[in-house]
Formats: sequence, structure tokens, C-alpha cells
Amino acid sequence: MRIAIIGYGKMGHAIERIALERGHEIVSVIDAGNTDSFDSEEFASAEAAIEFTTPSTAPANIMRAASKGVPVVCGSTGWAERRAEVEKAVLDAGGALLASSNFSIGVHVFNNISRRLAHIMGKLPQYTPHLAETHHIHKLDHPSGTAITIAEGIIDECPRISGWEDEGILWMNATEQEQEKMTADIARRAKEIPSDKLPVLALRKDEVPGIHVVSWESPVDAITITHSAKSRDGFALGAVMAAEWIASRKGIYTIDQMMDDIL
Ligand SMILES: NC(=O)C1=CN([C@@H]2O[C@H](COP(=O)(O)OP(=O)(O)OC[C@H]3O[C@@H](n4cnc5c(N)ncnc54)[C@H](OP(=O)(O)O)[C@@H]3O)[C@@H](O)[C@H]2O)C=CC1
Ligand SMILES: O=C(O)C1=N[C@H](C(=O)O)C[C@H](O)C1
Repeated sequence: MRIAIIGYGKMGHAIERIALERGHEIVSVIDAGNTDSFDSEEFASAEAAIEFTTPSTAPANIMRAASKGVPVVCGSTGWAERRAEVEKAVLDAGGALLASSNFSIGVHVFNNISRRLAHIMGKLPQYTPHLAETHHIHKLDHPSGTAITIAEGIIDECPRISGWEDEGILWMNATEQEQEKMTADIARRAKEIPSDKLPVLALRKDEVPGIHVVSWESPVDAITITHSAKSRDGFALGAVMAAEWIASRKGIYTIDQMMDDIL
């Protein structure tokens, strides 16, 4: 299959390697310095484009690719507020889009377990939920797109949780003194979060690929589930599989539709 890569950073490189391993051809690679390549014949020849760039650049990239008739898989996070506008533009162009905050099969499984757990907890008010995500220090957005998706699943399934709130960000490579101040700010903020809201904490450390922890705590115990990515390969493999899946389709799709179809 002919694939175009939009965003040649950490994910773009992992996607290129895995796409080649699966026998695909990379016909175009677009990075910040060569966005005029959207107008090339090579880009238009792609059967799907895989977009992993930044929160601020993803919407225009998706719309530009769709206007060239290329179906898009987008993994960029942090642009949820522009989703309706982007989806309308893709549909108007007769294109296809599958955007997801996380393409890993393991996270899909984790999110299903988290939803089931939240459903049970709807009947057990003594349990209080908490969500924490840890990522590398280069990440631009917080909380992670995956954390927001997991939070939305918990809110859907547990009627006594009406929303999520940002508990703050803890930079674990900061000095001990700075960390003490951040921890105190987070503890103060945590006290202000009402009991019908899910607190979501972001931690930033070294080169961590991505860890998500959901916990439900009662006065007598705690139930904790964790997804920990060992590398970016799980995200990249899922994105390439999504490109294979969307190439022959038109319209807007979710990761759940794709996973339900292939698993
Ligand atoms: N859905 C999922 O499964 C996953 C999602 N992500 C998300 O993917 C995104 C990218 O992550 P990652 O690869 O780690 O980030 P990187 O910073 O490593 O890579 C982003 C790349 O995009 C390039 N870029 C910036 N602007 C444009 C533009 N207008 N057009 C084309 N390319 C551009 C950057 O170029 P330059 O450096 O020159 O500016 C850089 O090479 C993030 O939003 C992250 O949250 C990450 C992992 C998994
Ligand atoms: O920026 C990252 O690295 C990641 N971003 C995604 C997110 O925001 O959820 C997915 C993954 O956790 C890695």
C-alpha cells in the first residue's frame, strides 16, 4: 500500500519503520519544513496518510490531506475543540478520517476494562476515582489525549461522576524544592475538586513513552489498573493498521469501529 507520513518526529520515524516491515511503500514524508509537498503528485498518489504532528498543526494538515483525496489516520492529540470543524471539512471533501488519541491495541483493551470497572463503581459510592498519566518531558499537551478518552469512558459509565478536572502537572525532573512546591499546589487543587468530578493528574519524566493509571479508592482498599507502553511501537503498529483499514473507506470513523472490526 502507498502511505504518506505527515510529521517526521518520534512517531513518524516509528511509523515509517513498521510500515516498511509490513510491506508498504512510503511515497511522501511531510515535516514542518516541506509542507508544500501536500501539493505534490507523490502525496496525491498515497492510499492513506498518517498524521502525527502537534495540537496546533493537526487540523489544517487533516483538511489539506482530505482536500487532495487522501484518507487520513490522525494520532495528534490536543485539538479536540476543532474536531467538529475538521470532520465537516473532511466530509465536505468526500474524504475519510480516523482520529484517535491512542492507536495501541493494549490501550483499547485497557479502556474497555476501565469502562467496565467504572460501570460497577456506579453502584459502590464508597470508591473515589483518580486518573494519572505519565509521559516524556517533550509532550506539548496535558492531560494526555488518552487520559481524556479514558476519563470520558469513566464519565459515560459511572453516573455519579459528571466530568473530569485537571489536577495539575508535576515535572519529576525538576529540583526537589520545585517538586515540593508543585506537589503542594496539586494537593491544594485536589481539595477543591468536587466529589462528582474525576481528578486527572499529569506527570512528566525523562523519556517515558506513556503510562496511564486508573485507581478507585475506598476507606478500606484500592483497586488500580495500569497501562504502561514499553516503547512507541504499539502506537505505530496500530496507526499503520488503521491506515490499511481506512484506505478503502469514506467518512468519519472511530478507533472502536476499527478495533471491533479487526480484533
Ligand atoms: N494517538 C497515538 O497513539 C499517539 C499520539 N501521539 C501524539 O502524536 C503527536 C506527535 O508525537 P511525536 O511524534 O512524539 O512528536 P514529535 O515532536 O517527535 O514530532 C512531531 C513532528 O511533527 C512535525 N511538524 C510540526 N509542524 C508540522 C506541520 N505543520 N506539518 C508537518 N509536520 C509538522 C515536527 O517538525 P519540527 O520538529 O521540525 O517542528 C516533528 O517532526 C503528539 O500530539 C502526540 O501527543 C504520540 C504517540 C501516540
Ligand atoms: O505524546 C505522546 O508521546 C503520547 N501522546 C498520546 C496522548 O496524548 O495520549 C498517546 C500516548 O500516550 C503517547
